[in-house]
Amino acid sequence: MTQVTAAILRQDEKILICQRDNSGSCPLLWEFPGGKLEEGETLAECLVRECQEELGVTIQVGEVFAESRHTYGDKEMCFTFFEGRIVEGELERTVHQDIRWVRAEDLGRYTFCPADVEVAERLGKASKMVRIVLK
Ligand SMILES: Nc1nc2c([nH]c(=O)n2[C@H]2C[C@H](O)[C@@H](COP(=O)(O)OP(=O)(O)OP(=O)(O)O)O2)c(=O)[nH]1
Repeated sequence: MTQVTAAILRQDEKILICQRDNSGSCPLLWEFPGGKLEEGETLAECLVRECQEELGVTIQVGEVFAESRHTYGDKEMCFTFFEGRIVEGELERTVHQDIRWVRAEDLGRYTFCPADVEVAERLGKASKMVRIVLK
């Protein structure tokens, strides 16, 4: 089974989302930065490497936010979403069509890869709950 890691990078109450390019799987859909696990690395190492490659930044990997499984075509994929934050570097767009910082409650405006839909919904709901509690 293919293992994929993805990062929920937060900054100033926003979350970084990335639009895949129009080739490969999930063309033009939005995702959280990350990618496929390579042999010999841990999930956290994979995520640090992918963020460096795709965004030119070093991240600190935090807690697991969610895990999910999804079958794309005939490939079963296992996703681990981690909390994270950028600790070094300036964001650059190298492989994505677009990258954006978005408020959690606005994630619903974007069409995510199927494996991310529930995670994006959960992030949106959590931000609304925080607002209700703070009122
Ligand atoms: N990085 C990332 N990939 C995701 C997310 N959600 C989701 O379904 N995916 C899928 C898209 C890809 O099929 C796979 C990640 O592959 P990748 O980003 O390392 O590599 P890739 O473009 O070469 O993938 P592929 O087209 O060969 O499948 O997981 C997500 O939030 N982040």
